Amino acid sequence: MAPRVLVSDKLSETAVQIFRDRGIDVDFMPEVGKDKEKLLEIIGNYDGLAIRSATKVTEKLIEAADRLKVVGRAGIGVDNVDIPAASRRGIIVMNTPFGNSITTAEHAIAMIFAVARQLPEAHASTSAGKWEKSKFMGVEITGKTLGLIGCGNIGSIVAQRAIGLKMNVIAYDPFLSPERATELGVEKVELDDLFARADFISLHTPLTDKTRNIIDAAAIAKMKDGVRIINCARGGLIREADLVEALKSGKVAGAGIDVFETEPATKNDLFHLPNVVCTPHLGASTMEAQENVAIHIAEQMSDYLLKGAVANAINMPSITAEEAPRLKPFVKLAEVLGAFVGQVTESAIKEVEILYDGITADMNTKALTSAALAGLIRPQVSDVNMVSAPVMVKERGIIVSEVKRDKSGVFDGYIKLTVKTANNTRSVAGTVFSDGKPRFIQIKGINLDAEIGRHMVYTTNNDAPGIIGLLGTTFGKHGVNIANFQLGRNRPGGDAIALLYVDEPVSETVLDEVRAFPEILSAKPLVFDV
Ligand SMILES: NC(=O)c1ccc[n+]([C@@H]2O[C@H](COP(=O)([O-])OP(=O)(O)OC[C@H]3O[C@@H](n4cnc5c(N)ncnc54)[C@H](O)[C@@H]3O)[C@@H](O)[C@H]2O)c1
Ligand SMILES: O=C(O)[C@H](O)COP(=O)(O)O
Repeated sequence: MAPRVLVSDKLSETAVQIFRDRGIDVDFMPEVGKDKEKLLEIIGNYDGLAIRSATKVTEKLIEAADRLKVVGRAGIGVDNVDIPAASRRGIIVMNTPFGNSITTAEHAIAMIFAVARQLPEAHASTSAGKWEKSKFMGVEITGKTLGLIGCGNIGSIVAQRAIGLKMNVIAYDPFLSPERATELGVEKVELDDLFARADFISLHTPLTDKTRNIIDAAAIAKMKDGVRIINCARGGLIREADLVEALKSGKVAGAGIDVFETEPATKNDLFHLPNVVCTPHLGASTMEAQENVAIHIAEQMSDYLLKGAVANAINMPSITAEEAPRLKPFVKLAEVLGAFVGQVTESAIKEVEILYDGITADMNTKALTSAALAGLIRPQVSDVNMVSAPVMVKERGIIVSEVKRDKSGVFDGYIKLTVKTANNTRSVAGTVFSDGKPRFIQIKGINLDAEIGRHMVYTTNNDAPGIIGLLGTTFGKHGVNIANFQLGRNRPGGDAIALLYVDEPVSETVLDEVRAFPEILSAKPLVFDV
C-alpha cells in the first residue's frame, strides 16, 4: 500500500506534486492544521504529516497518530512539535534548515532599514497627504554596530549582508567558533559587551530555556540609549511588556518585530507605538523560500517513507539515499544482535558497548547504534524503533558507548555488542555475508557461523558427547524441523552453546523436555525480525 501524507498547512502545491510523482497518496488540506479537533480525528490515517508553523503537533495529536512515521516541517523552527513525544513514539521529525534562511535574513535587513528610516510611518503619513518631512529624521546604518544574538544559518547571512552595507558586526553565540567568526568578518563578543556596543540588535537564535526573554528590562538597561531591536527569530526571545516600556521611555528608539509571544498576534501592546514595525511572521514568506521548503520537505519525506533515507531529522541520525541500501543489511545485523541480547538478558541492563570493526567503523554508526538499541529493548518495549530507542535507553539510565577500530580479523568488518547487567556481561558479534544476510559469528566469546532465522533456540550446555543427538531427537519427536544447527565451545569439555534455526516456534513443553537433560544448562526460544 502506498504511504499516505497529509499536508495540514499552507505549503506550495509543488510539494503535493512531488508526493504524487513519487507514488505517495497525499491529501492537501492547508486549513486543517488550525482545526485541532478535525486534525485529531483524521491523523490516524496518515504515515506522514507535512506542516509549517500553524499546525501544533502536540502529545495528544501524536497519541492519536497510530500510523505516523514522519513529521516534516517545511521551514526551520520546530517549536510547534512536541519532539520528545514524537521520539517516544518512534516518529521522525525533520525540517528544512536552509530553504528559507536567505529570505529570513533579508527580512531582518529590511527591518533594519525600516526602523532606521521609519518607512511604514512615513508612508502612512505621506499617503494621508500630510507631507511631514521634518518629522521623520532617520539614522544612517553605515558605520553603525549591528549586534547579532545567534550567528547560525540566518545570523551568518545577516552578517554578510550587513558587512556589505558597511556595518560593523559583532555577535554573541556560544557555539560560534573563532575561526568561523573570522571567516565571516564578525567580532565574537559576550552578551553584555554586545548590549553595551550595539546600535542595532538582531535576534537569530531558537527559542530555548536559555534564550527565552534574553531581552528583558535588565538586558535593555545595559543597552545604548536609542538602540533599535529586530526580532525575526521567535516570539518569546523578547519580553514584550519590557520592550513596550523601553519604547515608550525612548530608551529603545525603534523595533522591527516579525514574531510574537502569542501568535497569531491580533492584539498586542507593541502595535501602534511610534517606530515599531510589525509583520505577521513573514520572515519565510517569499515565493522562492516557499518553493524551496516545499520541495525540500516533500523530497525528504518521500525519501524516508519510500527508501528509509533520513535527512535533516531532529531526532534521528541522517542516512543518505545513497548509503541507505548499503547500510540496510548492517542495520538489520545491529538490530538482530540487540535482539539476541535483549531476549537472553533477564535483569536490568546497565551498560552497552558497541564495537565497530573494519568496514563497519566507517559506516553511519549512529544509525547502527540506534538499531542495536531498538533490538535490545524491544523485548521489554514492543513499540520501539531507531528513533525512540536512544531516548528510551537514556530514560532507563543505560550508558551507551561506541568503539571503532580497523579490521582486526578474517572478516572485512563486524559488529560486537557487549551488555552489562549488575552481575553479568554478555557479548555477541555478527557480520553480513555477501548474500546480504546477517550471521552470528561469536556468542559468549565462542566462535561460530550461524545463519539467523525467524525462530531459533539457544542453548547453553556442558561440552559433552551426544548433545546434537539429544536435541535432534527431542525436537524430531515433537515434529520440530531444524533448518540449521550450529555448535560452539570455548574448549573441549568446557562451556558450549548451540543455536538451532527452526521452522516453527518451539513450545515451552518441548523446551522443558530439553531443559530436563542434565547436560543442558539453559534453553531459550528466540524470535528475530528477519
Ligand atoms: N521569522 C521567520 O519566519 C523565521 C524563518 C526562519 C527561521 N526563523 C527562526 O530563526 C531562528 C534562527 O534560525 P537559524 O536557521 O539561523 O538557526 P541555526 O540553528 O542555524 O542558528 C541558531 C544559532 O543560535 C545559536 N544559539 C543557540 N543558543 C544560543 C544562546 N543561548 N545564545 C546565543 N546564541 C545561541 C546557535 O549556536 C546557532 O548558531 C530560529 O528560531 C528559527 O526558527 C524564523
Ligand atoms: O521557522 C521557520 O521556518 C519560520 O518561522 C517560518 O514559519 P512559517 O513556515 O510558518 O512561515
